[in-house]
Amino acid sequence: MRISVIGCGYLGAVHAASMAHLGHEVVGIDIDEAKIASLSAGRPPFFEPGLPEVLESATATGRLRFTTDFSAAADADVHFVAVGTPQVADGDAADMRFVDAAFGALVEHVKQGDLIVGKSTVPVGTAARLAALIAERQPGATLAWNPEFLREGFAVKDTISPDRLVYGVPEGEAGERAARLLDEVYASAVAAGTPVIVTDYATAELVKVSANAFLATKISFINAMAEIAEVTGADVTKLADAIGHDARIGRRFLNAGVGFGGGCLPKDIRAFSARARELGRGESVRFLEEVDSINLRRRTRVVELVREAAGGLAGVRVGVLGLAFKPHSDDIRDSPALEIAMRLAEAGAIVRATDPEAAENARRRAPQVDVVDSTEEAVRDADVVVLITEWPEFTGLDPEEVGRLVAHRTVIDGRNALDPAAWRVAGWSYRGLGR
Ligand SMILES: NC(=O)C1=CN([C@@H]2O[C@H](COP(=O)(O)OP(=O)(O)OC[C@H]3O[C@@H](n4cnc5c(N)ncnc54)[C@H](O)[C@@H]3O)[C@@H](O)[C@H]2O)C=CC1
Ligand SMILES: O=C(O)[C@H]1O[C@H](OP(=O)(O)OP(=O)(O)OC[C@H]2O[C@@H](n3ccc(=O)[nH]c3=O)[C@H](O)[C@@H]2O)[C@H](O)[C@@H](O)[C@@H]1O
Repeated sequence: MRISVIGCGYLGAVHAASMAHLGHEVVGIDIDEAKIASLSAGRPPFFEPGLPEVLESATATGRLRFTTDFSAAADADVHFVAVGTPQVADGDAADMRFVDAAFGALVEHVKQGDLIVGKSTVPVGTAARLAALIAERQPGATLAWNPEFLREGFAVKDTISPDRLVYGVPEGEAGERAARLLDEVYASAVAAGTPVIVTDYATAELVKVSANAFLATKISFINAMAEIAEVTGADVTKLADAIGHDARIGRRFLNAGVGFGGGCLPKDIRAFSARARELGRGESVRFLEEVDSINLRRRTRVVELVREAAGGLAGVRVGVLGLAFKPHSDDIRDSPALEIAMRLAEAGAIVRATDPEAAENARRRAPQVDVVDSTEEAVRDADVVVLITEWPEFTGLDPEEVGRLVAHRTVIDGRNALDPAAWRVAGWSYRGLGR
């Protein structure tokens, strides 16, 4: 099929390359010239495992190209919109300027019979509003909403082999045709038996935000238990193992630590709350405000643990391991690690931080943090070592070797990812979160 993908960020670039990999003819369109130049040269503008390979192989087939010229969309029949929906600067809501601009520009180039597919995570009601715009400007085109559930770090795999597909479509003939076209786009996943849920716009939009709200709630639930464990001497990781054996609960997403960050979970629960308030249903999701507070308190807790361990922060040397919001990503959007590093530096600590992939992004965003290129440099002469992003490079460190580099053997494990016994045997004072 001939596909256009509008917005080539973490979601769109992976979607465009993966669709071309699956045999479609794809043009990726973005307003960011540097990003398009990089993608056109076969270089991913961000770190994502597996993306360089699909980008290279798909580009070599001639089926994948990138441009800033929206008129290139005219050659495609199915158009995915994957632009950003960040939090507005002065509130909780999603900033819809990028979606509105992208739809406004795209609709000029779509023709009779085309299918426009929203992928961005949007407040419920957006698709109905945009469908009205399309009906006015190009009545022969149809809108579908097809939310995306990929995880950064596994984005290519999740795109090629999703665990479910959700199509929000209009009623009647147009909706049936839209679902058939999407089945063709995702033919390999459909043939592999991937569950397909065909529904209305509002349900499709809500599936996406409620999935992220549930995941965020699960993480904050275990972090709330960590807070109780901290005052009772209980061990939250053992607790998570024990409740996780109940298949109704499950162990996944019960890792207590500094909590969730990234370009999605935090802003999505806030945007959901804002939209629920607009709909007069604020109380239905008021618990998400608590989920957010629990999550943010964990960042403060790590700063306090460093202060306690070192007897203050001014002049204390802190080696911070990790800057990305999670391992296998260079994404520092709302990263707990970067925020903690910045707060420690602002409180007068001498912070040296490192990350295998996010160092460059962190340097640009937080010049007040001394971002270094190796673990050795980060921990050398440190009074306290803080692990915040559980990259294998960090969790696999030998406590004896690291111990020879630091000034004091004090470690704070912000992800409960180290083996406390091994570090204690090597003479470290070990503190986890909730254990
Ligand atoms: N990153 C992820 O793992 C996932 C993201 N999402 C959702 O997908 C959407 C995009 O997220 P990301 O890719 O992470 O954001 P991003 O910020 O990495 O990418 C957004 C891209 O859209 C481009 N853009 C902005 N305005 C444009 C316009 N008018 N025309 C063309 N391009 C334009 C930007 O230049 C940027 O390259 C968001 O709604 C997000 O919530 C959903 C699932 C997973
Ligand atoms: O809408 C999105 O953009 C995506 O958001 C999340 O994906 P992602 O943000 O890539 O990362 P996750 O693996 O979900 O982790 C999110 C955050 O939660 C934290 N986390 C995760 C699991 C856990 O047990 N504990 C925990 O603190 C991670 O460290 C990370 O900061 C969802 O998992 C995806 O399904 C969704 O598509």
